[in-house]
Amino acid sequence: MSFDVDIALAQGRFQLDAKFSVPSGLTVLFGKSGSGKTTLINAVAGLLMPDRGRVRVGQRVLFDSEQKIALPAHKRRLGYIFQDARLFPHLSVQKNLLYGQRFLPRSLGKTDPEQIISLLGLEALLQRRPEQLSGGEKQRVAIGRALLAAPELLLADEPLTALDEARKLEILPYFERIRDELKLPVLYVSHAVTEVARLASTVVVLDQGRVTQVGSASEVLSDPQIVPTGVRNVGSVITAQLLQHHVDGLSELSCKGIPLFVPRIDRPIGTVMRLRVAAHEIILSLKKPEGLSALNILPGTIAAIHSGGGPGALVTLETAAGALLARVTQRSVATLELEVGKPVFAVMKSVAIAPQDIGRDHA
Ligand SMILES: Nc1ncnc2c1ncn2[C@@H]1O[C@H](COP(=O)(O)OP(=O)(O)OP(=O)(O)O)[C@@H](O)[C@H]1O
Repeated sequence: MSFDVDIALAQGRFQLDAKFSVPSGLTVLFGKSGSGKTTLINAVAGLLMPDRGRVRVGQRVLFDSEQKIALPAHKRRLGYIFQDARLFPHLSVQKNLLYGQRFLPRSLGKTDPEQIISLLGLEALLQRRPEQLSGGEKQRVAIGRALLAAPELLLADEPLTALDEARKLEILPYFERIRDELKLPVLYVSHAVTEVARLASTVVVLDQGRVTQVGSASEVLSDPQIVPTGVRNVGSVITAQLLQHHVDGLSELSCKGIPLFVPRIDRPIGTVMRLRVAAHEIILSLKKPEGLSALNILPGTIAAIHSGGGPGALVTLETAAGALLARVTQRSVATLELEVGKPVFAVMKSVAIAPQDIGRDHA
């Protein structure tokens, strides 16, 4: 089910003029603060009226200024997850979950509560009140409530922002499950590279109210011109299959035949994982290093070198595992005589990939 947006909307001095068309899956709206992400998602939700344009989910037109169609928010069949869970404090988890189903017309098929409760691991929480839940648990209930309203599109506006790092890590796998197990398009607002790397089927980059790029997580996160949070967050996104768990606490992955060792990943053997490798975590070597503590050494060929205004350079390597990015100094580029076509080895410590940057790839 494709999702098409083409809207213009003025808000004070801010002008949103955004157009994109994305396939089904989880689309991350990515951009820095003030780029217009919330304005756009609110226009899709029907909370703000665009000056002109069109919003379509599959064959359903939610808004079309020419045809004079503007469905009210409650008729758009959307689930909305906010930064804060916004649960009803006087209702149990179970009643909060079932709240949205009350308003569904009989003609619409209802989502099975058991399926959503199991998907989000809420079984043990059903009789509790919101005040008896952690922040992460509250947000899981909010996600469940949105899903149980039988939406045709799920909207999530920075749903992890209010949580600490540990709670974010707890919620991310549930969004992976929604992406992979429910055939439901999701529009997810974020300015965090980890969420883009872990979750995005497609990334739509917004800058000053305009769409500047539509692409995969790996395309967007590897381009320093695009990553809104700056060069420190530039990296590559690679996929690899879980091959083995070792007794010393490491998990072994295979990147198209190349072994990669990372701290233990609690997922079954055979799972296809996505990993974000930050460019500044990669060291380049002209010879295959020996006597080094780093466990991951990948041979590759230099495909591009980009130098910015500062002392750094970004080197793109073609490896059997896919494109890898290394951030080195221009001094190293000169000393090692790095140039396009030159074979090199990329060196990476096992612990260089943060646990939050390792997730399941599309099932
Ligand atoms: N009601 C309003 N009236 C005038 N200007 C507004 C209004 N609401 C938002 N804006 C402006 O519109 C621009 C986009 O805001 P928006 O909240 O959509 O950005 P955002 O990308 O979601 O940012 P953040 O990540 O900080 O939430 C900002 O410059 C903001 O100041």
